[in-house]
Amino acid sequence: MSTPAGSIAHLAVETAVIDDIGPLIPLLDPRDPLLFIRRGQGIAGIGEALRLEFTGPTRMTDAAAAWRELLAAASIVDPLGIPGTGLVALGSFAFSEHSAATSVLIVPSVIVGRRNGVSWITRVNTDAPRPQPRAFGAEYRISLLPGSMTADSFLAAVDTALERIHAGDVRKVVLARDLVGHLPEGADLRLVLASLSLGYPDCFTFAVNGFIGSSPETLVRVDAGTVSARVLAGTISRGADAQADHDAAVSLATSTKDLDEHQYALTSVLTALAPHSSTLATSDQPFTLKLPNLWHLASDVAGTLSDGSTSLDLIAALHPTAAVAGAPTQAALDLIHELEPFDRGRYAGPVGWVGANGDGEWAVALRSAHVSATGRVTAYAGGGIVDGSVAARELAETKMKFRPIVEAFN
Ligand SMILES: C=C(O[C@H]1C=CC=C(C(=O)O)[C@@H]1O)C(=O)O
Repeated sequence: MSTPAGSIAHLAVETAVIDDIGPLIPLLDPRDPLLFIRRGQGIAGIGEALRLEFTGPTRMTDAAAAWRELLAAASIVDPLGIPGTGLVALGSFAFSEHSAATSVLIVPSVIVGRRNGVSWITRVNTDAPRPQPRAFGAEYRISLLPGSMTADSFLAAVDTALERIHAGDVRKVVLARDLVGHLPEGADLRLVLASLSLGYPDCFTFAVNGFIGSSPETLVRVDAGTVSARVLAGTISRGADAQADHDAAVSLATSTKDLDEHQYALTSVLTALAPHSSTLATSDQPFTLKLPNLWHLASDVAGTLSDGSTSLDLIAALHPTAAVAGAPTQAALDLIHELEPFDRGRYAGPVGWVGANGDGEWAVALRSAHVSATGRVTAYAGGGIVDGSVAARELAETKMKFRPIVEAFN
C-alpha cells in the first residue's frame, strides 16, 4: 500500500531562461544531490518543495495518480515548454513490491537545466536566487567489499538458477550481488557524480534521495506524443586492443545465449508498451553498444503514444522488464526473492523525471549505489542467467558492471 507523505499542496511554478548555467554538478547539495543528466544535458535540483513517498505493489500507479492530482492544483508559468522545464519531479522507485525502501517523487525548490544550448531555472514556491557553484569537498577513496552475497554464494546461486532453468521452472532470471563500504564524515557525493558523468558521458548519471549511479538503459522516454526505450541485455568485456575489441563485439552479436537473453528483455518491453502505443518499431537484430567498461546487446524501440499515458503510467506498465527480472516475470521474481539474500532497494527500479504534461525520461537504475543517512554505501550489479550461462562468467560480468561505481568511489 502506498502512502503519500505530504498532502497534495498548491505549487506555484515559474521557469525562466538564463545565461549558460555551466556545469550542473557544482550547484548541487554535496550530501543530498538531485540530478538526472546525460552528455551534460538534463536537470539538477536544489532543495525540496514537495516529496511524495510510495511503497508496495501500487507504488508506481499511486505515483501516477498523485502526480495528476498535484498538477490539477499547480499554477505553472513555462515560456520554454521543452523537456525538463516547468513543473518537474525527480523520482526513484523500489525494484520489488516487498521492498522496505521508500519510492519517491521529489519536486525540487529550484531546478536548473540545460538542453540543446538553452539553460533555464525553475522556481517552485520560492523566489530563491540563482544557485551558485560550491567548491568540491576533500577527495576521498573508499573500498567497496563483498556484502551479503559473496562471490562464492553468487556462483552457487547461479548454479541453482541453472538447475531451475533446466527443470523448466523459469527461462531467464537476473541475479545480482552486493558490495558495501562506508563514506567518511562529510563526504561530498558530487565528486562521485562528477567522476561518473565524466567517465560514462553516454549514460544517465543520476542522484535521487541518496541513490546514485550511471545507467546506460532507458526504461522509457515520453516526449510530445512519442514513446521510446533502449533495451539492454547481453554483455561481453571490451577487448585489450582494437582487434580483440572488434572480435569481442562480433562474438557478442553472434552468441546464441546472449541473443536469447536479449530477446526476453526486448519482448517484455514490446509487450508492455504495445497496449499504449501505435507504430511500435524496433530493429530486426540488436546492435552492439560500446561502453568504456563493456559491450552490451542493445535494441532501440520507438512508437507513437496512443492512449495519453504519462511516463509514470508507462514505468508502471514496464517494470520489471526481463532485463532486470527474467521470464516469465513472476517465476523470475520468486527465484530472485529465494536466491538473493538482500532487498534490492531501488537498484534496477525506475529512476528519472516526470514533467507537467506527463512527459519524462526514466532509466533502469543500474550501475548504482544506495548511500544511507549514516554513510553506508551499498552497490549492486547483476546478470541475466539463461540456458548456456556459466557461473564463473556471470561473476566476471558483475565485476565489469561494478567498475563505474567502484572506480567513482575510489
Ligand atoms: C542487471 C544488470 O544489467 C542488465 C542490463 C544490461 C545487461 C544485462 C546482462 O547482460 O545481463 C542485464 O540484463 C546490471 O547492470 O546490474
